[in-house]
Amino acid sequence: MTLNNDQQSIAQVFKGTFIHTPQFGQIEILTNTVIGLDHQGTIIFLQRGDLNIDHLQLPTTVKVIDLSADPLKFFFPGFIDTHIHASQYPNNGIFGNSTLLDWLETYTFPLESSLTNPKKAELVYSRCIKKLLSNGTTCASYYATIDAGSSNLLADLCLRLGQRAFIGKVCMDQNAPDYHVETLQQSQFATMEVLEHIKSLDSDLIKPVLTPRFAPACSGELMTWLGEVQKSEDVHLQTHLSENDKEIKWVKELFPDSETYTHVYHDHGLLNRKTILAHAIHLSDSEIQLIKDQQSGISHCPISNSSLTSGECRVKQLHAKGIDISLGTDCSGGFSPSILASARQALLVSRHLSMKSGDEADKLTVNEALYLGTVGGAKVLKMDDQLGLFKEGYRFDCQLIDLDVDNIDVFDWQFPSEVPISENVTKYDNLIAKWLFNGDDRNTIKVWVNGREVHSS
Ligand SMILES: O=c1[nH]c(=O)c2nc[nH]c2[nH]1
Ligand SMILES: [Zn+2]
Repeated sequence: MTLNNDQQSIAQVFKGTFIHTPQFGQIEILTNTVIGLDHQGTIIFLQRGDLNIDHLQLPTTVKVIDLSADPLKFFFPGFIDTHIHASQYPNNGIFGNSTLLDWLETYTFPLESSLTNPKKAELVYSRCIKKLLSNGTTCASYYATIDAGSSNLLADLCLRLGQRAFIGKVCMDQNAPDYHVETLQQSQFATMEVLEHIKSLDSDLIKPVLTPRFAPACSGELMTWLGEVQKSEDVHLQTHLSENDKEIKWVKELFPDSETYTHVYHDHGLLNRKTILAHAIHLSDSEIQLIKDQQSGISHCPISNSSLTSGECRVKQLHAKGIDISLGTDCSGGFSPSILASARQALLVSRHLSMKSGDEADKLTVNEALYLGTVGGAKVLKMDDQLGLFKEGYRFDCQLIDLDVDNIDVFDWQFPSEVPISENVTKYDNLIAKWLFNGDDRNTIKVWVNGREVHSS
């Protein structure tokens, strides 16, 4: 192989096994593969087969990582967390027996409001971002707080630490405690301040996401205004939807003119292809159809949904309807910052759903759960032409997984080979399953975003 003109701008080369999920349910294992990146971290070539890198005659300035001799290491796309509250990170694991509405009052609002203190916000956000990176999350859609200063700080820290991020200043102008609420004008002013700040960063890593917290905490005027801003600025928008029975009843009382909870958002101009809806558990058929028609995406947050006893999202049914669906950790409704742990919990929640419904089709497979955490996230963020796969033209957002770590025992007969064990179960499939069910951040030994190394252990 000789290098063409494009390939001469090559900055880094990676060789080894690359694993990704091009389709829902399908995993592709690219052994003995070489990937080259340009200086911006874009994949400019991907070559399969037993390629001797020496034949490429690369300039000595090119950084080469060759792991092809190591059977228990593989590259996997960085995880995408489509729903996380950075401001709630210190409360991971602290939720007692609460459910959504009392959890917000007891645990969540006091912590979020305390982050107007910039020192505390910097401590919390930097720990949160580093923890996500060390768990292989290269892109996250964050909720910060209602405070513009704290939201801008989160954007600055993501940029500094190298994480791809959507930054949401939380908007809430009603039904919130006096110490943690905005007027409509304050919410509008602070939202514009954050949009301007993120524009001024001029980085393709950091994007804004408008963030009406959820319908009960937002006036109709605020939601309508946010819908107009979303259209004029062409930015993403995120919110919570249909998480808990009491919440749904409350929304009916507050917005009697709307047909359903989902219609409340639609009636205020908030549903479109750049909208990310967290939870979406208790949806009627007409709500599912509306989300599909508007091409909005869903963030499934299985750890949060189990912890706060909210319910079981019907992931397979939503996917079968053609709705884009992804995974969110929802810290701290969810106690874990790991998308790997969320994928595992998604699998278990789907089994509980199947036990109730008697329908085997409700069960998620390992490959499907990993798709949700990578390509699914890219689709929900409408970045699936850049993220989630190893492909020419895609960003190199990647994690290096090592299964030769104490937390997972791999026996010698389980070492990879491409010989099929049965028709469709290979040794790699079993290793991936072992990783999903037993793995954690100890197995994530390096992480890159846009080709920049952002974590190493
Ligand atoms: O999981 C959740 N976390 C929150 O912070 C929140 N606010 C409203 N609804 C919510 N759900
Ligand atoms: Zn949430």
